[in-house]
Amino acid sequence: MSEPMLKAVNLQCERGDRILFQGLDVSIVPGTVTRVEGPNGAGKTTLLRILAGLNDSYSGEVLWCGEPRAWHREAFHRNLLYIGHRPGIKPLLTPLENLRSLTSVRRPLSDESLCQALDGTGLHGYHHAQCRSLSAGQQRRVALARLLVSDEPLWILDEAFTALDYHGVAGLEQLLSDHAASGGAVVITTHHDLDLPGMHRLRLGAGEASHEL
Ligand SMILES: Nc1ncnc2c1ncn2[C@@H]1O[C@H](COP(=O)(O)OP(=O)(O)OP(=O)(O)O)[C@@H](O)[C@H]1O
Repeated sequence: MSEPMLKAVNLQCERGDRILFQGLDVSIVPGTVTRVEGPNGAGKTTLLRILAGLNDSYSGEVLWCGEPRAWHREAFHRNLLYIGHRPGIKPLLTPLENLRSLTSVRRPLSDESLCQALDGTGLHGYHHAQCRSLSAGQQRRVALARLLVSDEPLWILDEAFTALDYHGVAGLEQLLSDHAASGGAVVITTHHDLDLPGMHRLRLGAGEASHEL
């Protein structure tokens, strides 16, 4: 098996007077999809943000390619695509403008490539519409178009399936599988019933699930 690209050792995180997790070890290996599972409030988003280097309210060690991530912060962020649970789309911009602005900091791409990515997420005919006029699922697709132009090996995706229809779900599942098959790694949370062949599972808050609503 390959060496982990991202590893967390003995992670602990508290929120208020509640320990979300402790003694948690995470190993993210190339070629894998890891689903972080748990009930609402278990700490999935918190863990993903810690793994993505966006939250430093934790104790424990995070390693990138076997060395402390703090030594390689720039390389780590260059190799990471993080998409949070909100689509992060600017409502007054079009899908093309949003995708251009989301990708240009790292790697300017031609409009032709960006339009192909939007088409690949089913947004053909919507490239120039203001995003505020798009549905929730279409806005999610704008955010997910980043995956189609990504050259980052590590994807950390929080609730990426939210608002997607049947075909959107199938398309995203295929993208995740293809990314892993080509040597990338995915860490994902979802309340959708994701069950890819060989998928790793990491359960948080076991036994704390509340089914009351
Ligand atoms: N910035 C914060 N300050 C204080 N507490 C927080 C903060 N962010 C999250 N929490 C708390 O941490 C706990 C875990 O939140 P988190 O968003 O990680 O859960 P989750 O497993 O992703 O939940 P969900 O399935 O509902 O998205 C919650 O009880 C939440 O109230």
